Amino acid sequence: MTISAGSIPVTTRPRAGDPVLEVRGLSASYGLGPDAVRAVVDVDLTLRRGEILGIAGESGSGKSTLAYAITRLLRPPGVITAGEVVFRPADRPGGGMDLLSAGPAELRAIRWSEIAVVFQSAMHALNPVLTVERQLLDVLAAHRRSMSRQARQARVREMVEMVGISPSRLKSYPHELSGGMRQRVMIAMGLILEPQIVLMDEPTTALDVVTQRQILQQILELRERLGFSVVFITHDLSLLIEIADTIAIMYAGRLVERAPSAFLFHAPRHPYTRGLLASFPSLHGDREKLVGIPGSPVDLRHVPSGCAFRTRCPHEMPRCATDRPPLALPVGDPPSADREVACWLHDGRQPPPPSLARPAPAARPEYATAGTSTIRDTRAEQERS
Ligand SMILES: Nc1ncnc2c1ncn2[C@@H]1O[C@H](COP(=O)(O)OP(=O)(O)OP(=O)(O)O)[C@@H](O)[C@H]1O
Repeated sequence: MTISAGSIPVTTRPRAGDPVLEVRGLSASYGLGPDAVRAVVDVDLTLRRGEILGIAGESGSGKSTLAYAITRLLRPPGVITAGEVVFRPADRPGGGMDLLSAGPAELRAIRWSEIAVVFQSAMHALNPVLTVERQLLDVLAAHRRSMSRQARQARVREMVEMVGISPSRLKSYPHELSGGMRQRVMIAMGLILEPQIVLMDEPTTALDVVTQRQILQQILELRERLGFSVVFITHDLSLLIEIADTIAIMYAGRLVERAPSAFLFHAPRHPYTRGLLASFPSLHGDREKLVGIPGSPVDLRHVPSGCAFRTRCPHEMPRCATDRPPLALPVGDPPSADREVACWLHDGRQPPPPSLARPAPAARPEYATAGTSTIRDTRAEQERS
């Protein structure tokens, strides 16, 4: 006998850790032909249920284009040139829907309801002439037609409280709220339909550090209560290390490293990741010299042959100019590490430099929705060890 919980039979209910979004071979450009800006090239990513997947990289590395391409919100001259983005709804385990070939009606049905987006500029995303309450009620009115008026109002109150806003502010217009509150409203709007996936592109970048941390803490707590998965995009790798389960690093439109957050922080394998890690100051302990990354990001119209990072890399070898390294498990790491790097230093032909061969922590963390509701302070951990 199958016991049923909600509308999904228990025996077939998806579990934390099952894939909810699979990106395969995704490429997107601005313009076409030889002068096209190839902003996203052949990206493969899997987002799992309950997971926070962070995507980091310098400005111009293609992070936002990736977010817009995944959600089919890319506007001309942006074009998706290849790939698949398969969404696996909770009520169709094993089944999937390719968002890139979905029609407008199918996309409308899942956007916001199943896949929500929270972008950086809340001021521009909110309607300045409508109260916060009206805007949240409108989302419910558009997507939850069967809900009664009272139920919608109750849901709006519950949601704003959940993101840390007093319901007394519901009658406010966006300009009457602080930047942090507007961003919380955007998060409430993203979550009010209880989507399975929330895509966040620099959602807290414009905020001061204290507000940023409060909002991040709230996202973690809400994830634990509501069980959604997050793609979190930022140039701030230090922030991702505190909240993400898995981190993918982008350089010149491609992924160059992907690893569980703690592995990436304690034992980076790509020279670019190491450079990014050395670019932010330690919050604790003595001041350290910030090493950073020499040179500037490449022009995406003229990406160097072979490895795009080689022109800034302290470990360049002759092969790097001719052959592009594929994303692969670094030789020396166990498959259970579930990590990949695109760098010839890790193909086993030569020992990698010690700075890129540090042993990873003993075990990779679970894709848990439990026990991770506090922002991790990995920097303090490292300094203690
Ligand atoms: N509308 C556009 N037309 C032409 N090129 C664009 C357009 N939008 C972005 N680009 C280019 O695409 C590349 C990737 O930009 P994207 O915004 O995706 O990077 P990003 O990593 O999100 O950077 P940031 O953190 O600054 O937003 C950049 O070289 C950028 O100049």
